[in-house]
Amino acid sequence: MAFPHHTTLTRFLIEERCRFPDASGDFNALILDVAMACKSIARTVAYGELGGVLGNHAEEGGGVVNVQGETQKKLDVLSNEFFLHITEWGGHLAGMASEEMVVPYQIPAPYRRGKYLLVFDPLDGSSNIDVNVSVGSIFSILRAPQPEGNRAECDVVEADFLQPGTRQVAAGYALYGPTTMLVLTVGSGVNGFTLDPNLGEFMLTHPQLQVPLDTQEFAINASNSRFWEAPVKRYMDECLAGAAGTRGKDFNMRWIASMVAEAHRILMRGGVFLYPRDTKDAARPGRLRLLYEANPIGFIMEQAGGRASTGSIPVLEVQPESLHQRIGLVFGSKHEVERIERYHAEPVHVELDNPLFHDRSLFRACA
Ligand SMILES: O=P(O)(O)OC[C@H]1O[C@](O)(COP(=O)(O)O)[C@@H](O)[C@@H]1O
Ligand SMILES: [Mg+2]
Ligand SMILES: [Mg+2]
Repeated sequence: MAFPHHTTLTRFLIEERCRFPDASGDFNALILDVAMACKSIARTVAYGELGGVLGNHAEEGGGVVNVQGETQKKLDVLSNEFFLHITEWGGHLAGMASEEMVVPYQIPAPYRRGKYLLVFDPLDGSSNIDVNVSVGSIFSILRAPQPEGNRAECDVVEADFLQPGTRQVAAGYALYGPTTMLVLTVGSGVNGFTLDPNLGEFMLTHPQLQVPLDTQEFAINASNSRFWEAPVKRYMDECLAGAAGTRGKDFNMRWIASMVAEAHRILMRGGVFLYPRDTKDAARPGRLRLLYEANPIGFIMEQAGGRASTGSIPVLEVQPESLHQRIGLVFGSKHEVERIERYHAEPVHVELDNPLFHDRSLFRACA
């Protein structure tokens, strides 16, 4: 019988821990619990209609809308439950926050006030569930601040979670695609593990992933183009002009509408993803959520030699203001993201080809 030749996630974590002889083991226990939650979600997703888990979550009186104003899917709710109940025991967590919960989750007694906070999007891309397109889970781990003042000693509050992405101690995602993968950074590069369905173990199959510096592939929801700001319009126009334009090369486009799947493609072969701030809805400065979408994916990109930005500044440097804050996000191949940042920093590009802006234009004549 052949022996499995890949390193398991457990062995990988133990070997990483050897670099920190004082570590208690709490961190590894937490990552293994998160991996267990992801395996449970993978299994549930795989049953699809046979498991009765597709469609919208409904309570008496109709569908349920989450804190984002989005209709919850049954699998959004189930995945959230898996994360909560598989990771809450053991004493490593002080609290959790998720896309599907308005306020932070308190760890039940007797395990309260562990060292870490877990923040997650239990199911990313869940609008794709009913059409059998890849979805995933995204997570971020922060250190729990020590409680201050006269606050109840064990409870976590929203302010505990409002830490910039630079303070993440680990981040990762699971992708429920043709194979289930777990991609993880503990701050020393990015490693990809594939779930062996027979052994039920994540195996290290993609060590030290690197995002190529350059790319000819972008991902953006082009239906929002009329709402884009000038630097994004300029960048996209140049990509679309292809070999005949200033970029001198043709670009390819992909849009899955599962950010986690786009992030994975970009880790594997490069690319740039944009869900920029736009003018569609003044109350929403972007579509994606800072704490459990932008920051963990941003940490992974930076650890793999890519870049993640709001368009203007590194996304990991943003000081969060609220748990469910939205933000413009651009990530992927470093040189493309830097170009987009440069366009944001430069004065607004005047479209000289547009007759309205020419010397003897309509505007000039009326001035
Ligand atoms: O429907 P749109 O505007 O293309 O948005 C797609 C984006 O929304 C998301 O699905 C949001 O995530 P959730 O499914 O967790 O709400 C991203 O994964 C994706 O990039
Ligand atoms: Mg999401
Ligand atoms: Mg989600």
